[in-house]
Amino acid sequence: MTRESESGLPIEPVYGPDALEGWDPADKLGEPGRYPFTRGVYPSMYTGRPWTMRQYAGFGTASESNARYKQLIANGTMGLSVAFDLPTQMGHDSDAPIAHGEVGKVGVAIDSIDDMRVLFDGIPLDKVSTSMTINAPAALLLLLYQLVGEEQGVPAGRLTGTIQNDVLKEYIARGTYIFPPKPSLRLIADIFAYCKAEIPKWNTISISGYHMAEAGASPAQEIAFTLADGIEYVRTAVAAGMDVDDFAPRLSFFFVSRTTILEEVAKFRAARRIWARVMREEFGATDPKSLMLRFHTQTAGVQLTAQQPEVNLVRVAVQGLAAVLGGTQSLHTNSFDEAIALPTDKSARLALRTQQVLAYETDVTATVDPFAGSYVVEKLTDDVEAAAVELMAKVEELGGAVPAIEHGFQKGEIERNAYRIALETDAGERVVVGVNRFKLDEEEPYEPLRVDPAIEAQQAARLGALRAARDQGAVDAALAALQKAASGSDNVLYPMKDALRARATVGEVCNALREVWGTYVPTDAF
Ligand SMILES: CC(C)(COP(=O)(O)OP(=O)(O)OC[C@H]1O[C@@H](n2cnc3c(N)ncnc32)[C@H](O)[C@@H]1OP(=O)(O)O)[C@@H](O)C(=O)NCCC(=O)NCCSC(=O)CCC(=O)O
Repeated sequence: MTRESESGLPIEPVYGPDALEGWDPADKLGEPGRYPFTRGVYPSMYTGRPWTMRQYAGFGTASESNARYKQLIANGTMGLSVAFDLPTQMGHDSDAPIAHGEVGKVGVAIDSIDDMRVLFDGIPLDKVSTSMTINAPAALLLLLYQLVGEEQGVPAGRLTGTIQNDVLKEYIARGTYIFPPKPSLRLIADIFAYCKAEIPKWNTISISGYHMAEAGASPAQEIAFTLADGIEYVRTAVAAGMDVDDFAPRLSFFFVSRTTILEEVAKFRAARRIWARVMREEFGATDPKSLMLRFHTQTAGVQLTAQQPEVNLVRVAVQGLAAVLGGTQSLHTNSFDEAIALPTDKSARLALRTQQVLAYETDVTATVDPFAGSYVVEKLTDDVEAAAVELMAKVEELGGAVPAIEHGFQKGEIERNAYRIALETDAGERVVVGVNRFKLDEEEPYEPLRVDPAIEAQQAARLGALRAARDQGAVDAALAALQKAASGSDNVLYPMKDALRARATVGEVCNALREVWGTYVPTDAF
């Protein structure tokens, strides 16, 4: 019986040479590390260097998160990945009324340079690469990172890392936007230009399909809408006067990895091929680095279950394997208890150990792109590519990613797919082990990690002390200079850095920009 893949594509019970009739490996695959990069972005891939094991973490105060990072480093993590709490992600201080109840919950609370200094205390910023999942206020957190680097004596040229900085997918699936699309895109172009001049090794954006997938997007939708967002960013920067090869080498991507290994591997390979073609043919990029789709992967949080949570260890191992077989550059493996709460020390360690087993106990790192030439994976790669290209054409018909967002197109498509998955799960057609099949009569008790609610008051006290001790006149002048740049066309990052150095808070800087740029109110509703 022919099965349907997650993107609704056929998967035949048996494949043979006829599946690849007319298929030319020179055209479809090329060499690893060469156009169209189907086989991976580096010639040697993991035979030269394993992927970066980068575990997303952060909760409570800066000092608690700093302790967790040190533990992860001691356990063998290769890069840091900072989770910020919702007030920080929305550009509010911990003592703002709207922040109440959320301080330190889903990530670390960062209000000012004082917190950022504590977050990286004892972590040499020239030795570690750091990803920060921050979008609307991405410029602020990047500048705070640079300022802490300066305090540590690390020149900006040696800083390596990534800011997520992908506001378009916030409108589509994740929700932590602040400003309307136009100023948001202008801010992103300012960041590209600033990084080119000041922090050249920084990955300026992580164009993300992960959150769309978590919201219900199929693999084809995930890559189509993500690449369409990528195209919008490239157009914005080119329109702002940048040469494509000046910023494209520092664009990066972020996808999910599901338990459906075959289609996921096909998806990663298809995404690389589409991006290389678009960059070369549509934008005329010539630097090979501009054509390379480098990506981070996180295992699918939405596939974790609160029931029989240890089963998630198995799911995560399968999902992590799919990411590696698909050639990811960097990987986060979820902890088994994340459907219940933030991971404990032990579950976070087990998640990292899962990657270490994949990297050092299996043989999948011994050869590049092990699925190349597989009838089914090559056929699926072509099919996912075709499905994604078709969806990208629909986005173009609507005028590109931003007008499509304003039409509610991507969100609507994703929600329809999410609904289909929910119906199939409820009907038992889609098996979820421990949830609709193979259930226990009684679940075993589990004691999750809990964030101390007293953190909110502690952060408020720190903010009070900061405001009392700083030179308010300097802060006001710096914020006024920032507003002036925001109303004109000067790069806002330079006055923003002065404000943050003068100990303006994340909330104050974002409020100053809100006054100039306004805030985004979505036009569509579910
Ligand atoms: C580009 C990536 C994807 C990966 O960067 P990395 O530094 O880890 O890896 P890399 O660039 O591939 O490799 C590092 C260096 O080694 C080199 N290198 C690597 N492999 C090589 C090989 N085989 N041969 C030769 N050189 C090689 C590279 O060229 C590079 O050097 P050069 O630089 O000198 O070339 C970056 O953007 C990244 O780390 N992203 C992580 C994003 C993230 O963690 N997000 C979490 C989101 S969590 C979330 O959003 C979900 C929940 C929520 O909603 O909040």
